[in-house]
Amino acid sequence: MTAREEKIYVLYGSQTGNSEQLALDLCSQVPTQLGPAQIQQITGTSATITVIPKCMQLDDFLELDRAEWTRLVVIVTSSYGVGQAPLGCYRFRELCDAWKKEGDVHKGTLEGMTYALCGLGDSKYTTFFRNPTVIDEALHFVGAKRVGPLGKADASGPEDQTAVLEKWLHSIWPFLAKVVVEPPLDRERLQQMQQRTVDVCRRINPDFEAKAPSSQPLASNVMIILLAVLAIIMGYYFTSTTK
Ligand SMILES: Cc1cc2nc3c(=O)[nH]c(=O)nc-3n(C[C@H](O)[C@H](O)[C@H](O)COP(=O)(O)O)c2cc1C
Repeated sequence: MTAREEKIYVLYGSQTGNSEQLALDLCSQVPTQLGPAQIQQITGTSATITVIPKCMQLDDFLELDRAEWTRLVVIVTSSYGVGQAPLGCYRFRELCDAWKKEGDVHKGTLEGMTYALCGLGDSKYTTFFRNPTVIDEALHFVGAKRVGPLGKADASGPEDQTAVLEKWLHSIWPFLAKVVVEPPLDRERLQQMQQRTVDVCRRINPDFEAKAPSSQPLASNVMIILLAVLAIIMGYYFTSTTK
């Protein structure tokens, strides 16, 4: 029987907190809804797979340079303004617009990636559901595969928006379970996807700065060594002057 961990990103863009709340709820329910036992029950696998979710804004995810991407992401986002992106989704939306506008050159960029998507909106607006629609179309265009139903939570719909979100959340677990039991994706392939994506972000956004978390431990290690050397020098200085 094999045991392994599967990291997934749960990414959101949210102006007033509704999408963010769903993303947080999803993450907090992973241990009980997508734990090793549930995955075994849903899929019949004998493997012990522990899913580790990480919740963050869509734009922060793009800026995570050299952090390992995952082959499965869950996206929750609303529309704001006039069919525009909400907070935390601006860069991601620009990226999706560029993928669609520039066309064939981007085909296959995210081949091998799987996503689940829940969108929020309000049908009072003529631009109802615009942002989630653009994201869904763009991801499909660059080769990512959506699993599960496209969540569509309408603030002015016949059903309460929160109830729609809960239903979507309840429905998504088997789809996620089926993805995590598939053989893990090649690490090199994930790095390729990330590189091609970040390259586009840099080109369309001159101020785009991919953060480099892998360099932070190095920087802090250097700082610790410098402080230690300084402490030794000062210790030596004080002991020699007090003699
Ligand atoms: C100023 C404003 C503009 C909005 N624009 C749109 C829109 O263009 N299309 C749409 O479907 N919903 C629109 N909405 C509705 C929001 O998407 C909806 O309230 C959603 O639940 C907000 O989720 P969030 O808190 O995650 O941003 C708008 C809401 C506000 C207050």
